[in-house]
Amino acid sequence: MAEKLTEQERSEALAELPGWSQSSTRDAIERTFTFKNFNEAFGFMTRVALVAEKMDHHPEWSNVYKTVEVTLSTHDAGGLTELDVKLAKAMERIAGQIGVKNS
Ligand SMILES: C[C@H](O)[C@H](O)[C@H]1CNC2=NC(N)=NC(=O)C2=N1
Repeated sequence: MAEKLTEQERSEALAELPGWSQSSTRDAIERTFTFKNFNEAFGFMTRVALVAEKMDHHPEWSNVYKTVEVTLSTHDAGGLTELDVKLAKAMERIAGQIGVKNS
């Protein structure tokens, strides 16, 4: 099972993930993605869903129109692990291909 990241590993990971921040309430990271329209937001979620299922690691997220709010945490470990960092990087790659707006 994936181990929780140390304080040092967490800050190194966040340094590589612009736009992501530490949750103020839990051991988790968060980001809001803003797209051009609903179609792109939902396309992002669809592509991420395929990656998440393959990883067997799933995001907590919600969608309103063109925004997708994401929280990543490893439930089995009770906090942030390398799986969350890996999924966050996959989300960045996919959002970049779709054309996420900077937020
Ligand atoms: C049985 C299955 O492997 C686990 O329940 C997986 C599924 N997806 C998961 N997703 C997340 N975010 N955290 C987990 O601990 C987790 N565990």
